[in-house]
Amino acid sequence: MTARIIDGKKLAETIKLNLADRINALKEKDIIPGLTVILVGDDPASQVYVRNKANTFTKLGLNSSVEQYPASLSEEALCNRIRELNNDPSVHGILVQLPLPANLDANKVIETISPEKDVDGFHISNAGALMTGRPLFIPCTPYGVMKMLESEKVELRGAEAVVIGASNIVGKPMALLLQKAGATVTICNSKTKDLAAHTRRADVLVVATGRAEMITGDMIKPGAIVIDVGINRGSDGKLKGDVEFSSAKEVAGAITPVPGGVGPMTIVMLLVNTIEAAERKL
Ligand SMILES: Nc1nc(=O)c2c([nH]1)NC[C@@H]1CN(c3ccc(C(=O)N[C@@H](CCC(=O)O)C(=O)O)cc3)C=[N+]21
Repeated sequence: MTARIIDGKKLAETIKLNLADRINALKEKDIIPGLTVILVGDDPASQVYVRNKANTFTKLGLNSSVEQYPASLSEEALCNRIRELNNDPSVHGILVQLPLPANLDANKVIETISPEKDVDGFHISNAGALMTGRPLFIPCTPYGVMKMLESEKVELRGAEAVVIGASNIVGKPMALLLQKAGATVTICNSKTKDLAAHTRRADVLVVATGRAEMITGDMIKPGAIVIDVGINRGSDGKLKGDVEFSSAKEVAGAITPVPGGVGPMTIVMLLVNTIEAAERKL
């Protein structure tokens, strides 16, 4: 049997349609949700994501501006610009594209963003709020994954969930959300001994390692839900997930593709968070 494909692109479109009422209600009060994206340096992959985000926002009638700075920008100048945006009432969300050039302290930069405008949910105060069960903004990628699991009606209570990757932006918040939904969660990392022993127990497997096709079908429990957060661009320019799709789809019960899986969901949850930020100002 071959796995059901979880179509993130389609689900993202459905969620966008359902946001129209909220956007219109804001417009009636003369509020247009606005996001400012800051891009430092000229990483071409980052430029593609930034452009995708901006297009999605403008298509829905939201404001989106992209500020691009050279890699030589000082931390001081960047933080001063963020402070100006913190004080600009037309800006509801501020996103600083990561990774930043090595000379900039990403933690310091993110902590300069007002938590009320931190639509990525990366600020230390928002990370703490999520951890203690009072989230202000849920990080977009794990938030999007939860929406996918919801749309698939995956029973998380009592499920064995395994998250591979323990980053602050995906793995850790993902584990918290799964745990809150009632799953028993294991977080694996690059030092985990016998990774396959863990993955084979997973009813829900979320892979966020940044290592192309490292999870193969033989590591998956038959019928498991497999969520592939990886976006690795091969030398041929093609996108690959962290999961080897061809072998995994023969074993899994349902699986997200790359592209067309988690990526489009991440962008739509950024929309959701920005709209929410604007609604809170009402
Ligand atoms: N502060 C910050 N917040 C982020 O959310 C953030 C970031 N920095 N840095 C980079 C990563 C990466 N990321 C993606 C979002 C959507 C797609 C996406 O839509 N991908 C499409 C394909 C796009 C393509 O073809 O290149 C897909 O998977 O179908 C990919 C990657 C957000 N990130």
